[in-house]
Amino acid sequence: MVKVTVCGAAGGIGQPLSLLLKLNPQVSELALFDIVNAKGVAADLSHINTPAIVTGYQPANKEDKTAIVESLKGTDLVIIPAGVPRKPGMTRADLFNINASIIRDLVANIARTAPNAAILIISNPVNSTVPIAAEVLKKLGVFNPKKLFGVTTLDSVRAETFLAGLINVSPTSLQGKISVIGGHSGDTIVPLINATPEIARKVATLSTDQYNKFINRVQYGGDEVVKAKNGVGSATLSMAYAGYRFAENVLNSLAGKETSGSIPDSSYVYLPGLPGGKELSTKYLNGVDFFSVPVVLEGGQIKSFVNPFELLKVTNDETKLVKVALDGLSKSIDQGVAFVTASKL
Ligand SMILES: NC(=O)c1ccc[n+]([C@@H]2O[C@H](COP(=O)([O-])OP(=O)(O)OC[C@H]3O[C@@H](n4cnc5c(N)ncnc54)[C@H](O)[C@@H]3O)[C@@H](O)[C@H]2O)c1
Ligand SMILES: O=C(O)C[C@H](O)C(=O)O
Repeated sequence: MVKVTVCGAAGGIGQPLSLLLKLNPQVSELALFDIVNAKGVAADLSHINTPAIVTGYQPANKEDKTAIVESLKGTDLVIIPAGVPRKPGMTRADLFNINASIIRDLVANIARTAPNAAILIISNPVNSTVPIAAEVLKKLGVFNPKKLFGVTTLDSVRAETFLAGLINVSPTSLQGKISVIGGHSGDTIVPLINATPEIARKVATLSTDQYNKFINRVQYGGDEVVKAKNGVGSATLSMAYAGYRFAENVLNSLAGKETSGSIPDSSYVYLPGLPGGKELSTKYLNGVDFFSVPVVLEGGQIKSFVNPFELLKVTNDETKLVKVALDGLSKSIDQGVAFVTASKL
């Protein structure tokens, strides 16, 4: 019996993500929360002949807290794609002003109603929204770093797809063989593609120009979609797939299945709260505390992480990318933390 709550369920990501969750036989209850149209999406999905009971919750007005509380009661997993997406010309950081308070308030409700739930944050800027969530949970005394996940899976999905085209392998075959670490925005995104000898051999045949273009395309893949959608939004379908892929990892771990793949999917997490995480941050990351690393899950939470610098054969080029990423990350993390420090919960 697993209850999953999606906050922002009626949005561009929320709807297809909820559809994928409805198809998962492990989900017994799917609660859809949004400030608009949650009941409509729930009614629609509820006709699908899979076991999950789908319910929709939307507030009657701005003061109404019943809907969010009811959607969260007894939930095991909360996935948050609530908030505004980018338009052409914007960076993810430009979304901070609106999305920071949405995440703060949703996470405060989770802390009060479902403090033991695993939380997956999709809303941008992920580099700041996850620190915001962590600070809210800390302030309310229920922070479990093993259960707070920034969803960066779309970066891995893109890296697998784009690299496959260059080295002529099936994109699916690259899952678990390459990795993406760092953050989720431009040059904070760091693809690692030399961990397995078989792929490293093929990567060695790429020219410097091909390698640089590949890195740039993974780092700025989001912009490609924002530009193509031309004002209508950002990645929704590929994100729903990616978000589901990570949610499925959590659901599988809740069902007692071991994390699969030689390199597990990464997530943007609070390292000092994980065994060995403070050492990773101090030794390799200049003290940056939030970073996306491959995570091994057990029972719906992080059991351990893969230390990229000791286990994934990080090259000199990749080390340079990490250095650049740390700069951007520390600013975004500080901004998120300061926002919650100044907030009344
Ligand atoms: N992590 C990633 O890789 C990734 C990828 C793509 C998009 N995103 C981000 O995900 C977010 C959502 O994108 P989208 O395309 O689905 O946007 P969207 O506008 O289509 O949907 C957002 C939904 O959130 C709802 N919402 C707004 N405020 C809310 C609140 N307080 N509580 C509950 N619901 C609320 C809206 O009503 C809407 O239905 C954006 O911030 C976007 O930048 C992240
Ligand atoms: O680019 C965006 O704003 C959305 C998302 O973060 C993405 O990577 O596609």
